Amino acid sequence: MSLRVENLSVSKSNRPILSGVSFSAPAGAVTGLIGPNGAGKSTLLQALLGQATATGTAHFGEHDLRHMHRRDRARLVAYVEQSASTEERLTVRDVVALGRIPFEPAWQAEPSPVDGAIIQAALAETGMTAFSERRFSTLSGGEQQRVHLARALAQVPRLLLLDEPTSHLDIRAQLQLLSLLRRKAETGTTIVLALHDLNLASRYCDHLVVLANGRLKTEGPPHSVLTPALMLSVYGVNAHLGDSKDPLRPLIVFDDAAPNPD
Ligand SMILES: Nc1ncnc2c1ncn2[C@@H]1O[C@H](COP(=O)(O)OP(=O)(O)OP(=O)(O)O)[C@@H](O)[C@H]1O
Repeated sequence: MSLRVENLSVSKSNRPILSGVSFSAPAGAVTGLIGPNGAGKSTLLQALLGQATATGTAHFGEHDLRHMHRRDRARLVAYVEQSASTEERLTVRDVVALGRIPFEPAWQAEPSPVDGAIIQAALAETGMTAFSERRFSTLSGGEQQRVHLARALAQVPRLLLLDEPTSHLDIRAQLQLLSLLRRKAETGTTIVLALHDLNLASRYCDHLVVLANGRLKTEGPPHSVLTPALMLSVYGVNAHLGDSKDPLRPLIVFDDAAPNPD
């Protein structure tokens, strides 16, 4: 199923943060949400889940995401926050098991064998099996980020939203995570992630949505979006295209920051 956002606006503290944002995220594809700090990427992801006071619509297939019952939405959509807090004493396996709660009957104390297998698979896919019995609070930032992804995968979502999921990861872990997301998309999961690294966005995303100052600047495939002109107008950076093996996935070479306008 595809995600269709129409005319989404959010204000916080009487200040417009998002203004009339409309875009689509194609089904079974990886959509990258890019834009400078403060552009509104996190706010947009939160608004899709009804967490911010917003106007406008967000439909995933026929589902009205912003007005669904929480439990129904959690059976369809998983969200990996930028910095999620978790109960200090939980083990890694316990945290991942939280992803199964929307599917459990109220009387179930322990995960069922099916849930157990899903939790095990999510730990394995994120390379966290060896950490299963560790307390979550003793993990490094990058390890914690992988556990949060495992928890989201344990929800077996049709739509997976991630807010800068690679921010604490070393380069190998970043490439592994983005490859994993590509594989998930190929099996039908629709993925939307906020990302700062534009060359990783070029390499791993099928579709890009560019936000600037709370507005949609443009959307489209990497080769039509990631141009030197966009780098200058959105990021204020001079750039040129490097030698990319795939013309549909450009390589951006950054030259320098353009001077601030007076
Ligand atoms: N409660 C609030 N009151 C006023 N402004 C807010 C509030 N919360 C967020 N903002 C502002 O909203 C804007 C968008 O924030 P948001 O976190 O969505 O941006 P972002 O694109 O995710 O940024 P980053 O890349 O730095 O994570 C920022 O300018 C931020 O300062």
